[in-house]
Amino acid sequence: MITFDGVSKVFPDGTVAVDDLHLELPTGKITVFVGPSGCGKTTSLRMINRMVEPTSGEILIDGVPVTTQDEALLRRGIGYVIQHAGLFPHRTIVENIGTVQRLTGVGRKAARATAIDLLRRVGLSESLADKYPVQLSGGQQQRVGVARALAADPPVMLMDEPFSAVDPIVREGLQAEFLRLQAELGKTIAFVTHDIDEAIKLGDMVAVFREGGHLAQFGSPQELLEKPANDFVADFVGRDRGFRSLSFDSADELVIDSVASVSTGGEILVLDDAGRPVGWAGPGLGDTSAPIPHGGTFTRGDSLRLVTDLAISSPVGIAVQVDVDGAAVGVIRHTSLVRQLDERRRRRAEPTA
Ligand SMILES: Nc1ncnc2c1ncn2[C@@H]1O[C@H](COP(=O)(O)OP(=O)(O)OP(=O)(O)O)[C@@H](O)[C@H]1O
Repeated sequence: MITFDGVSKVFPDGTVAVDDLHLELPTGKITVFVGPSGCGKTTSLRMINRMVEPTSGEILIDGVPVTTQDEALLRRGIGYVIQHAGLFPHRTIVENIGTVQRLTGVGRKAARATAIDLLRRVGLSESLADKYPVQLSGGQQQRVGVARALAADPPVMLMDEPFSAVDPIVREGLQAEFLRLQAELGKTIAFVTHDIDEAIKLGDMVAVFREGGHLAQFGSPQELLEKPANDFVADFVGRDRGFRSLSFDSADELVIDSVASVSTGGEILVLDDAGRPVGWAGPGLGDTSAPIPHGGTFTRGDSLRLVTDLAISSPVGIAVQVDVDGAAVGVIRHTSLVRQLDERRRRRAEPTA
């Protein structure tokens, strides 16, 4: 666990970058620092590995104040990934990845073997091993940056806007890869971004900062969406937060109707020989010879957000549930869904005994 115990940073010119920060970053989880530009995210991150020293307060890693540790040793135990990857241009990819290992006395061969294994883990081909950074795309360089930070197998990683310099499609790939890797490695990660969607997607916990280095809220992504602590957070998490919060709950609790029940509304769910939905037909759907595509189905474990989206975008307002083989097993009308979401909201609002 990384603890910020009343940490403040005032720069010599009087700028208060971080103001009395109290925060606990859980071990093995991703904690995202998010907020508008200049609110102290990077300064907070850099105080963990002592690139910036606090003016007051203390940062502890597993109960040990970072100030009691040798700076160089401390940094070797903390992976650091920055925007634009920051690779050494005159070193090859394997040399870049092996930098810290070589510093700690690991031999060239062993460092190379680790580097090649890490290349694969971050989704890159071994054929890039002996190339130079300039020969790689921005997204590939970011992956190498992540591999380099992981090479010494540090328990803690600091990541400062690592994916913000690449285009949105590449970023999505990097985020997915990062989550997959973290599920495997379970590092304690502090991750800075100014993008609230990235924070909600990647964070187990999210610290929302506001101007003047104040902490506006610390909570899970779902808490931020469902219960923003104040107008600043509500505004910052943005619109659709009610809808977005549905992605954190599974639809398994919903009461689903039988497939046969759809015909009571006049629609027909057309199935193929294996019972898989093909589309919709019925009097209200125009004079088409072919069924209208259903636009997607859901299955056990899918989110309330997906089911809601399917129901409201369906040509007949009905979301179809399928089993693992794709055969239709039930349906839910958007009217029933709205009623059930309302009941859920009431249940949640009730004080717990
Ligand atoms: N070395 C410094 N000297 C003086 N002021 C600084 C220094 N470094 C940062 N600051 C100021 O401290 C405040 C917080 O900066 P910081 O970089 O931590 O913010 P940030 O939230 O990470 O911003 P961004 O998202 O733009 O990177 C800003 O007002 C910044 O101008």
